[in-house]
Amino acid sequence: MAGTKGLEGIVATESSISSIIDDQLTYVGYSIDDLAENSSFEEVIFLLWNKRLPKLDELQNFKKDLANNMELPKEVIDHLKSYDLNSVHPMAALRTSVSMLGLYDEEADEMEEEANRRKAVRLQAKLPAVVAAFARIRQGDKPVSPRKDLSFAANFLYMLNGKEAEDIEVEAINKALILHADHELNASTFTARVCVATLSDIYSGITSAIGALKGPLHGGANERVMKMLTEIGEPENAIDYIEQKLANKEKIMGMGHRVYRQGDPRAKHLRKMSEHLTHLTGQSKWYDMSVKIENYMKEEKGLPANVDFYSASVYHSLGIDHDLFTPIFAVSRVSGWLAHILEQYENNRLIRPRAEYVGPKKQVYVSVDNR
Ligand SMILES: CC(=O)SCCNC(=O)CCNC(=O)[C@H](O)C(C)(C)COP(=O)(O)OP(=O)(O)OC[C@H]1O[C@@H](n2cnc3c(N)ncnc32)[C@H](O)[C@@H]1OP(=O)(O)O
Ligand SMILES: O=C([O-])CC(=O)C(=O)O
Repeated sequence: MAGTKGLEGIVATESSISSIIDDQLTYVGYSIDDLAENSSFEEVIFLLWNKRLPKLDELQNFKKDLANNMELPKEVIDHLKSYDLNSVHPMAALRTSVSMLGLYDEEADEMEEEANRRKAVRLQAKLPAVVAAFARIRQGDKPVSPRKDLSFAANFLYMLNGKEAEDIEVEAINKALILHADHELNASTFTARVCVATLSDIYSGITSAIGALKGPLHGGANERVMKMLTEIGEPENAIDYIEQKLANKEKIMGMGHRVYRQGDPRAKHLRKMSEHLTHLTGQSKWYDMSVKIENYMKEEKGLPANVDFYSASVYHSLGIDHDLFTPIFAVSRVSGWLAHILEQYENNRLIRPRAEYVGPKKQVYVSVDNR
């Protein structure tokens, strides 16, 4: 029984949600490029959960359904207020809040498909509200209730900033949410599927997925990209900094990918957004620095930028706190996790691989007094 470290190349399930073939990403067969340019995040969620695009009335109803379910239980807000706000990372707050939301959902342990779909709407709707409420509470502001007339992306920015966002900001967040929505069997999605394949509930699945996304080798990389750019400071310092990191055998955040070899098809959209938004806000040095790093890593190491690389300068140019970057990833990716959880329940079998035992064998037990 030979092991494959990190399960590289192992096909662990069938799925008809998203695919990566020849470095191209599709959601239910629709190119990510078309969706990023033309769609809304709500339409993409509907697509992932129903495996078809909505008709106009279905989309309108779905949008309403999401907006109607964004309000948080008072207990969750009170709980957020009780944290040590200087030390708690918003991903930890989100993980705990999602678990807590399960306590206030009467259908939490209901396993019928319709109940799971209702919970999916509630979870999708409430994640942005948790992220925004946490961000506001820690800066001493009151959480802002969602508005029923705003799109998902606009509502998130409204709840975060306490005022209506500019169109260009809404467009940027809408596109970023679309680009992060699903990605085949990435680590957090696999985590969610493993969890619910025990027939555990949907809140447990999403809570565990948030834990997996938080790590720096996965979604947590976007916050670290901005930390790196900040340390570099100016574009002319970029190459020396990167060479030093590589000489110390440190990884460059936002670079490389387990599946993509030529490049991540989402990065070009984020690169374009970064160029546009950083120029518009007079912060083009973040874009210039990022391009230098990307080119160097591609030429010298054969490692292309991944989705986390340019999302950092995009969110920074929108004035978003750096530790909210990964929570925003979760606000998007919860749509994919939920799609995969629904698909897993539909045709479930416990996920339980084997480990190749490499430890000592045939040991003789000696009682504690004689060791
Ligand atoms: C949304 C997402 O999750 S996208 C990924 C976000 N994560 C990051 O950006 C973190 C930085 N990147 C990485 O750590 C990796 O590229 C991963 C985790 C994304 C993929 O990793 P794996 O497929 O497991 O590749 P692995 O880590 O084994 O690396 C293979 C080789 O490339 C090198 N390498 C891979 N990524 C990087 C990097 N970002 N910087 C420097 N070297 C790298 C490794 O050091 C290793 O070199 P070696 O063979 O000489 O030891
Ligand atoms: O697929 C992966 O391994 C990581 C990734 O890019 C994602 O989750 O979007």
